[in-house]
Amino acid sequence: MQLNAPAPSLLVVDDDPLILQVMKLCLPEPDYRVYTAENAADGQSLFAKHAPDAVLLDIQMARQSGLAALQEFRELDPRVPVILMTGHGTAEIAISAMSGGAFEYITKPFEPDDILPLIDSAIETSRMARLPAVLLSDNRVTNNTDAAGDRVLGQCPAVVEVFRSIGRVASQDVAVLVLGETGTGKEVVARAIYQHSKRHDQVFHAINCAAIPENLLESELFGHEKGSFTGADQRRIGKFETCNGGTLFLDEIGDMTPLMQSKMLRVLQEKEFERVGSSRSIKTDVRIIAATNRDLDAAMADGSFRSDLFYRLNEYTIRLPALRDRGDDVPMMTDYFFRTFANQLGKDFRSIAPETMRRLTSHTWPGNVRELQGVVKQTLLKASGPLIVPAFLPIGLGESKSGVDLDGQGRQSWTDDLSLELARLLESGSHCISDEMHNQVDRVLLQGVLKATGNNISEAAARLGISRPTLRNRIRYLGLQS
Ligand SMILES: Nc1ncnc2c1ncn2[C@@H]1O[C@H](COP(=O)(O)OP(=O)(O)OP(=O)(O)O)[C@@H](O)[C@H]1O
Repeated sequence: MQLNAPAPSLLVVDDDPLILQVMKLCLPEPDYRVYTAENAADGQSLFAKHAPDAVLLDIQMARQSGLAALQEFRELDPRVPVILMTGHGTAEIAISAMSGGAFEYITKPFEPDDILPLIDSAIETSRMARLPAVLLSDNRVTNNTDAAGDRVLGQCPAVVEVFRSIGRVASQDVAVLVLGETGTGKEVVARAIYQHSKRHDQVFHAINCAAIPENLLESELFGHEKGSFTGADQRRIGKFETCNGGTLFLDEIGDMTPLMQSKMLRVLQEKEFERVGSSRSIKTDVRIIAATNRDLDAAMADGSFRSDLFYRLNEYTIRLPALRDRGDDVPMMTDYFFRTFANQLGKDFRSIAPETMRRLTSHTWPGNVRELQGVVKQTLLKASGPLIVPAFLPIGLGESKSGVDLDGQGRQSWTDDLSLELARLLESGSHCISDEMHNQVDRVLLQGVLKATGNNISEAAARLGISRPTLRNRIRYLGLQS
């Protein structure tokens, strides 16, 4: 969620006025801004003037070749994704142009439903590369809510250490692994690393490895040759080729299948790969930033994640603390989000009542910063005055448990607590509910048994019925003191 971003913008360059008109209709204001040009020279002036998020470019125009125009756009700013439009006869040219840095190509005629997801993905990619992720660890954060870019806030020692790590590692051309629960800011950290790196003026692409089935992910990353499998009716250039010289952010790397893990290992080791259906090796120079909310120690212990790949990805690790472990950052961020969203929503906001803040700080935030942002928005929408009182909060948030169902003997059923937690996770939009719930249960379980056994790892492992290495891994992963 980008807090202060203007409407996404697209530059369309085509000598067919009908296409320009259709794109304006498909991407209406105020949700989008569409600039149109009937030739490459006008396109370049608009590009320089408006710095659009993405470009849609016809490669066969009467007065100038779209390929020459592609080259000129890439020289002006290689971070801006360019989607090529091509006729059937020229598809091969467009495909070749992808290894020269085009983002995607589409064959005319196309339906709006075919092109709109492509445009949104290009805009998203462009914003990740260009919208600054500004690291702020001092009080300026609460005063300045309207500067462009994402403010990445944090004053607690663990987050300040994350900021230092970003500073240390950004300019070194090493692979970075970013670990943390869902919503802790892994993507913003990846963007900050890229933006402070030597490759900041080169391509940045992001892929969510969990969102794409294995065979599509393989094509997406490595490309394929025409006819290499049913449905492969054109050659495809993968991200390891289009991102050459740039940075690739692989989100949810912990969800990669064994086949994809072995292919990733090879490209990281050898810096070369083959397109699916080809035996020709292609050299590539891509910096990898990977992220996951999975417990990779446990995944390696149970054999579902390759340890050799882990060590390749993990030339440097950044662990993001859960929001509930960030102490006074919670009230500071809450205040910042209230000010920012109130501005955006045109709501009158003056202050947060002490009981409201108490509830917010006692909540465990399984969805972390993303959940906090959601709660603040919901609260503002419900608020009927400038003072934020507890009644405006989502039902049940941070309330003391004494009001909830008791089991008739003065005790609340622990499964009720689990159900409440589950409801919150569902509401937070989390996509790793199982991990989140297990982590929370493990925290209670491990801390309790360690306390009862005087922190004796062998005895605690025996009582829990798990091996010592597994217990040590879990303690480390959950950040518990043993
Ligand atoms: N320290 C921070 N200060 C301000 N905003 C933050 C901070 N960390 C994260 N955010 C915001 O929280 C939201 C979630 O962050 P992000 O998408 O980076 O999390 P994530 O860990 O990648 O989540 P997931 O695991 O679900 O992909 C974004 O809107 C981001 O801008």
